[in-house]
Amino acid sequence: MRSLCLEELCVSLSGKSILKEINTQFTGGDFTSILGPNGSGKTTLLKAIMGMVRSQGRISCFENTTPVARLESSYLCQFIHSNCQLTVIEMVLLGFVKQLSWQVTPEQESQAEQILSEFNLLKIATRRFNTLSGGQQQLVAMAQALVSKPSMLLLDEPISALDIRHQIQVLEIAKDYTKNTKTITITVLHDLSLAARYSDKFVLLNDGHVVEAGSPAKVLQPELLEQVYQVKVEVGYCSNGYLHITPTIPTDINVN
Ligand SMILES: Nc1ncnc2c1ncn2[C@@H]1O[C@H](COP(=O)(O)OP(=O)(O)OP(=O)(O)O)[C@@H](O)[C@H]1O
Repeated sequence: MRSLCLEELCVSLSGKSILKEINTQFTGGDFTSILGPNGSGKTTLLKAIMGMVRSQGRISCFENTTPVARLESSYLCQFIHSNCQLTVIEMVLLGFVKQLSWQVTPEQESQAEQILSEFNLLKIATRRFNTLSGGQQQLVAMAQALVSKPSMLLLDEPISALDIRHQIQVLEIAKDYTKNTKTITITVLHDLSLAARYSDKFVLLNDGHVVEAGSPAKVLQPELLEQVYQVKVEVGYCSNGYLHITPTIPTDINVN
């Protein structure tokens, strides 16, 4: 079993405290969603785990109970729009960047084709990335994140540009991958209902603090959500058993 442990994690940017004493743990095989309002520190948390921003406190990785320097990880950033001239298959091969030498091996090429096929993207494999729609670019970025079979997968709003069918496709693929490979998957999502359907665990942030962590049912309490998001919500179950969260119109939103 692999795990990632954050202890007293703090991040300051431009002299401002952004993450404040985060203590939490992520376990291999669990699909965890980081939730919280805009500006609460979700992206900063993923970047701190990736070592892309300087942090204080402790970030420790374990394989079984043995501490390891780091886990092989993939990071899908929030904004993937790019004017990149590479083709779709070349973009996916970039997911092997840490293992590439002067050439791409037949095995890497075949793995790239396989992941493109899983996302139904083989038919556009030779298209230039900068000619794709926003949603197609997001699917290609997702294929790039998975192609190297990482043991830690960090996804920052991976479905923000996708229609409902593709949202489900991406979350199904990510969840299956997490379960089958015992990967640590940490995803930032704004859609609380979809997050509840796919997540084993939630970490709810507000103003750089963890305000609650645990199962979706534990975190999705109307009073807690109202306190954090400043909007009343109804939490219920659909006829198919999925939790769903419906916000009401806040009285302080002036649409005139
Ligand atoms: N480089 C930076 N310098 C200064 N402040 C920053 C920097 N990057 C982010 N911040 C601030 O840190 C806070 C947290 O930002 P972050 O991007 O982590 O939020 P988020 O929860 O991911 O938000 P969103 O849901 O809007 O994507 C925000 O107030 C943001 O303005």
